[in-house]
Amino acid sequence: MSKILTADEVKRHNTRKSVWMVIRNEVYDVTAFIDEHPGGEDPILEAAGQDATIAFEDVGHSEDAKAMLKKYKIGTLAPGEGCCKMRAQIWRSSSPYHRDCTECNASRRGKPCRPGPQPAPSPPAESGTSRWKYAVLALGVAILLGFAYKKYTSG
Ligand code: HEM
Repeated sequence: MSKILTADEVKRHNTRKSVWMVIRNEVYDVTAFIDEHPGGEDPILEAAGQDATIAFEDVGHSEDAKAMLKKYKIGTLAPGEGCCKMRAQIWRSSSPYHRDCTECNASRRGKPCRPGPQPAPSPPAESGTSRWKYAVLALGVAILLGFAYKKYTSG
């Protein structure tokens, strides 16, 4: 079954014992493919635990090679875990695979991939119970003030 995975989980699988890689936001476990790769084991081991999108596409893999990916797919990166967290490399403006990155500011093309400004987290919506708490507190204060005023005016 396909899982939603984080960049940190992928990065941990970076040795011959277990090789995961990301290609276009999909995560592949290619451990069993190390010895079968027609391009040799080196390119696979070099991409272990990393985003191999550019490496994979730059080689000009055949349609057959692309179809093989299905067999090794184990999951998809969670939203926000792709571009900025996986790709430490420099963006290539000529690469079509980074053009649709929604996590980086497009103007950063050609510069190291870094997260763009994040929207400020919205405060948690006030729950009904906490509104009641304030109302009861205000009522208590009003009653106390009332008593204090009465005592003060009655001498
Ligand atoms: C799961 C991932 C991968 C699969 C399924 C895969 C599959 C294949 C296949 C089937 C070929 C034979 C040629 C072809 O049909 O295109 C091949 C060749 C090759 N692959 Fe991969 N590959 C993968 C990942 C990578 C990565 C990450 C690199 C990194 C650079 C790489 C580099 C190469 C190279 C250099 C060749 C030899 C190309 C040639 O002799 O012309 N592969 N691969």
